[in-house]
Amino acid sequence: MSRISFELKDDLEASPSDGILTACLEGSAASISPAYNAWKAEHPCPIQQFDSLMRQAAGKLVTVFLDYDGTLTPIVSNPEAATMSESTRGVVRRLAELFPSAIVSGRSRLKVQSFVQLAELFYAGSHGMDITGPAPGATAGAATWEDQVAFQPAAAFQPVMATLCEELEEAVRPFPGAVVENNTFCLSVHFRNCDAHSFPPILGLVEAAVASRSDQLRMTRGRKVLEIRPKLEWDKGTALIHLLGCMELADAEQVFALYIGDDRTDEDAFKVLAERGLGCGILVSTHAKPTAASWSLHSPSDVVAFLEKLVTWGRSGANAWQSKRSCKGWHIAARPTAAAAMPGLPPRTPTAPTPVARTPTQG
Ligand SMILES: O=P(O)(O)OC[C@H]1O[C@H](O[C@H]2O[C@H](CO)[C@@H](O)[C@H](O)[C@H]2O)[C@H](O)[C@@H](O)[C@@H]1O
Repeated sequence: MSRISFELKDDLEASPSDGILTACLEGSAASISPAYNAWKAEHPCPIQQFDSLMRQAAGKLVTVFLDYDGTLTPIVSNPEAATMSESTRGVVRRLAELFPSAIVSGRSRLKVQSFVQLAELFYAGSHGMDITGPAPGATAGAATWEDQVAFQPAAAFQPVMATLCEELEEAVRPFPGAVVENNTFCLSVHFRNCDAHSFPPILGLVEAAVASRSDQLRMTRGRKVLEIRPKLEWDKGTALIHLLGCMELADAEQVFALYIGDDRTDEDAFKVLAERGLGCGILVSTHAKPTAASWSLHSPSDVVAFLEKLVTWGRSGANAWQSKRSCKGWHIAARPTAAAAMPGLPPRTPTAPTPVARTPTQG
C-alpha cells in the first residue's frame, strides 16, 4: 500500500454520522457491516453494557482519563478551532466532582487547559510530558489555576522544539495547508488541509529533521498529523501511571481506571491499563481497527452520553467507597507512589511540586 493511500485509509474518522449519537445506540448505515459488527462484538459499547462495565469497578475507586481531540471534541480542520462545548464542559465538571479525572493530550498543556477551562482537573499535556494537578490543600470544588503544580520529565527538550518549530515552519511554507503546532515539549506537523500529493514531501521533511537529531528525537503519527517527540520512554501510558501515583491510587486492588481516547497515541494508555489490571480502555472510533481497548464508542457525542451515565451512577451512591473519598477532593501527591517503580522512566526529579504557568484565559 502506498503512503498516500495509507494516510487516506488511516483517516476514516470523518464519518457523515460523526457528532450524532448513532452507531453505539442504534447502528448507522456507515457502520453496519459484518466486519464492523464482529469488531463491535469484541469491543462493545459501554453505554449499552454499562452495568457489565461497572461490575468490574465494584468496591474500587473509579478514575477517569480523557484524551482531548477526537474524544471530547470532534475533529475539525483548524486545530485552533477545536474548542470544547459548554455541555461537554458541564459533564466533565460534574464528573470531576465525583471521580479523580484527568485530561491527557498531545497538545501543549496550556492550550488544552485554555480549551477545557476547569482548574480542578489533572492535566497531562505534550503527550503526558507536562503533568499538573491541584496542589495539596487546594479546596475541592473551588480550585484555581494557581493551585496547579507540575511534573515535566521532558523540560530539557523545550529549546530544541522551539528551534525545530521555526525550521519546520519555514520548510513547509511551500505546501499550502501545512501547519506546524508548537506543543511545548513536542511538535505537530498537520497535513489535513494539504493536497494529497504534498504528503510524501512533508513526511520527508519531518523524517529528515528527526534524523538530523536522532539521538534526541523520534516521530510518531496521529490523525493527519506527524508528531515529533523527545526520545524518552515516556508516553500517555507512563503518564497515566504517573498520574495514578500523583493521585495516590497506584494499587490495582483499589482503583478502576477508565481511559477514553481515539488515536494511536492513546493505545499506550490502553495497553498499560490492560497489562497491569488497573482498568480498561474505551476507543472512540467510527470503524473497526486493531486496539488494546476493550470497549468502544462511536463519536465524541457518545463520549458525552457515556460520561453523563457515569455521573448518574456516581451520584446514585452505587459505589459507597467512592462517595466517602470524593468529598476530600483530589490533589497531586508530593511523592507520587507509582512512577518511581516503573522501568525505563527518567529519574523522578521533583520531590516537591513545582508551580506552573497559568492558563492564557485566566487573565
Ligand atoms: O492527544 P490529543 O488530545 O488527541 O491530541 C492529538 C493531536 O490533536 C490535535 O490534532 C488533531 O485534531 C485537530 C483538531 O480537530 C485536527 O485538525 C488534526 O488533524 C488532528 O490531528 C492537535 O492539533 C495536535 O497537536 C495533537 O497532537
